[in-house]
Amino acid sequence: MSEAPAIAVRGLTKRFGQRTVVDGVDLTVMPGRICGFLGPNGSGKTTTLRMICGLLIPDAGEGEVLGLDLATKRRAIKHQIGYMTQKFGLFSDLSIAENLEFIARVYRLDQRRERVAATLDKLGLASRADQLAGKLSGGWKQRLALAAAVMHEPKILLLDEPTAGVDPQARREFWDQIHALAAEGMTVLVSTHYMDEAERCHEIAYIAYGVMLARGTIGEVIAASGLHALQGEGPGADRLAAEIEQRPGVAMAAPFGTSLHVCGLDPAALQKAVEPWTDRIAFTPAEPSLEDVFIHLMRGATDNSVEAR
Ligand SMILES: Nc1ncnc2c1ncn2[C@@H]1O[C@H](COP(=O)(O)OP(=O)(O)OP(=O)(O)O)[C@@H](O)[C@H]1O
Repeated sequence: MSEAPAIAVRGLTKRFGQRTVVDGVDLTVMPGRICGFLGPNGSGKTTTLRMICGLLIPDAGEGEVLGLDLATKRRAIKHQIGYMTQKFGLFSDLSIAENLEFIARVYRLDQRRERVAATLDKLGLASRADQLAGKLSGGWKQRLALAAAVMHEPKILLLDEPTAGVDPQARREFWDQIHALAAEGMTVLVSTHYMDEAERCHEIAYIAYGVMLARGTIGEVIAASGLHALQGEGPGADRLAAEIEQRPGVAMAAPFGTSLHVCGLDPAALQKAVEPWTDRIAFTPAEPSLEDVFIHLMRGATDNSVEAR
């Protein structure tokens, strides 16, 4: 028998007033996979995460989380999920260890002392156990928040922009920990705006203004976009973006350092669009980036942030 998905939701919909902020979202994540959840600000990522973990009741849609019915088993689902919110929600005037002890009590965990010690060790926090949470740098705060989210050994971890404002080294360490947790079987759904983080996910889902526009591995999402790209090198190539973007057949153009990156759906039209500059700029085929695809999808989506009438 094939393995059941950890998360399988269909047609998930949430309305606030007249606005549909999540509109018929389907999402399946298999156990032990890391799924990146991307999309412009206000597109419904947090709202979707909150529906999946049972904190928010969908207006429509259905699904199973860890095989439990989302409509009737919200309490049981909540207990098996770790949720790290965007805001640091721990006590600044308690130490790292005290914060974890508090969480252990809230979850009524057994063998609290052992669990706190094991969590401190596992997430590399032991050397700072007595430090006040409020005095930690952004990276250490995130590490503590992650420890608090996984101490009850959830099967699914939902992370809402976990590394916003954290430096690259701390982000890398954070992602190494996420991969270690996934390797042990934890399923991770993580919202992010960072392309390098998207690239560290096994698969990605892209939502714009409530509508799921792309899903799959990075290769699948790029291939499904139908985009083609050219890289232009030569004097002043990086200054041509605005002009080239106006040409027919060009979906977008952007400077990448001293070179120019141009994308479009039709390779022949793209080649024709850059022809006026080929005497001084050498254009060669390039791989469209994930960022190209997301910007292209976002431009084609309808912004629903204005209240419907
Ligand atoms: N409780 C609420 N009442 C009314 N509107 C809400 C509520 N919660 C969220 N919204 C609106 O729903 C939309 C989607 O918000 P959500 O936080 O899910 O987006 P997001 O994709 O997580 O955004 P970001 O990337 O900025 O975190 C936004 O326009 C937001 O203002």
